Amino acid sequence: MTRTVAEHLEQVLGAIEPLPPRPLDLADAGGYLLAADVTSTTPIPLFDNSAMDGYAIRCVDLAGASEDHPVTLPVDADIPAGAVSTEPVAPGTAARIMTGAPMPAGADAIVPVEYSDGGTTQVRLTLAPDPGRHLRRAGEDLAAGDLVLQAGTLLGARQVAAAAAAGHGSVTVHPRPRVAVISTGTELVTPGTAPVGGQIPDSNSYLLARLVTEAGAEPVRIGAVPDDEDAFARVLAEVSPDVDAIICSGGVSVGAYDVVKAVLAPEPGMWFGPVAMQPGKPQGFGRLTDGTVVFTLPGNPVSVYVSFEVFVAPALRRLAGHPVTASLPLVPAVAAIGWRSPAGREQFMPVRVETPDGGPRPGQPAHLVRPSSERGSGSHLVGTLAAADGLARVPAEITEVAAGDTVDLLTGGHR
Ligand SMILES: Nc1nc2c(c(=O)[nH]1)N[C@H]1C(S)=C(S)[C@@H](COP(=O)(O)OP(=O)(O)OC[C@H]3O[C@@H](n4cnc5c(N)ncnc54)[C@H](O)[C@@H]3O)O[C@H]1N2
Ligand code: MOO
Repeated sequence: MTRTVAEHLEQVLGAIEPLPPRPLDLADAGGYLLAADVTSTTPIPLFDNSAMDGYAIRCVDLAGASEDHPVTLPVDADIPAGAVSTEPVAPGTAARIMTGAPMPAGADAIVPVEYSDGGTTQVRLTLAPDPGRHLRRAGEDLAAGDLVLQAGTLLGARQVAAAAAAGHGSVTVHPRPRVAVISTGTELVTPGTAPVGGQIPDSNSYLLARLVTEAGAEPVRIGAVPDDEDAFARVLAEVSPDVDAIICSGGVSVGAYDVVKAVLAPEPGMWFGPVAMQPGKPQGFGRLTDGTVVFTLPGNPVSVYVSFEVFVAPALRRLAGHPVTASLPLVPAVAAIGWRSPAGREQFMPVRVETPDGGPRPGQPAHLVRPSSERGSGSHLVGTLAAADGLARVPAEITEVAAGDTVDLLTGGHR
């Protein structure tokens, strides 16, 4: 039975659960999605400390001090960062202190070294600070127990720094899905080697591996497997224990050598059938008995790209713990020229995205789209696919898009 795009996407997303969260060393956590709230184990700063290199003093001892009326105090202690003064600063004395060093008891302000003669046994001070001056108070950034990072936060440099300061050596993250990419086709050769006869370069495994990376998952590019059922079955059995998902291209239509369908159709967890879209009509999706998620995409390269953006990217993002809805993130755009679309199939036209001359007009979509190939949405047009910035979606019931019509633009799937 033919599915609509919306029906297939719903089936795919309905079958996907986020991977179980796991702890990860903070040093490796950048780029991961946080799976559990992070709260501070301590106040930040941990203790009252000096914001300046200078002298910890009692303000009453420096009342009225200035350039013209310096006050000289004995220096009874020296407190570098990392050290703790055991003796309180006694009335009428100063302690030399460095930035970040714990504030000694008794003192209530810091005089920066610039307002002194830099003395180490006694010091001449030319400033009368207010109490609390140049002090960084314990907990003034965050209190112990405060929320530092919320579950769902993407961990970047600032976030891992905050988790570290809050006392965490590891955080709980959603693992990145490991995704095997398998091209099938006896005609395929490694790019860069000279094709002979009916051979062509395998572009799909490169396309898919990069799309997997761009979707935030880890690709395991297996490369091309010939149209041989035993060979394909062997590769599947080898890779499936090691990955969360497998994406195959090719071998799913009605040809005599469609090995992917031949091997996987008997699997109870797999579905194969047409989806009313162009490109990308023959689709397969499901799970192997060991739970590995499998996408079998049609072999034509533009079909692979479209299928990935429409079905696989949202699924990988859900596996990776992102909140994903079953509606594609489409924005309105204006068609720069007209084109045709097949009856009864939702079309995904690779397009270049342009800005209208003179900039966007008020109330009008900000983007102008133009098919990236003069040959339109042909599923074999992998060369001109490089010029595309996104996909223009045309509903199944529309057969003709005219210049100036509004279409839906999909840029980068769910990313
Ligand atoms: N009689 C019919 N023939 C076809 C139908 C149909 O309904 N009836 N559907 C067509 C559509 S639509 C598509 S899409 C393709 C899908 O076919 P397969 O998934 O079986 O893919 P293949 O036949 O293996 O390959 C199709 C095409 O793509 C090239 N290809 C395959 N893999 C790669 C790769 N890794 N890198 C670059 N190019 C690749 C392959 O050489 C073929 O040209 O079926 C139509 N036929
Ligand atoms: O559905 Mo196929 O992907 O149109 O060429």
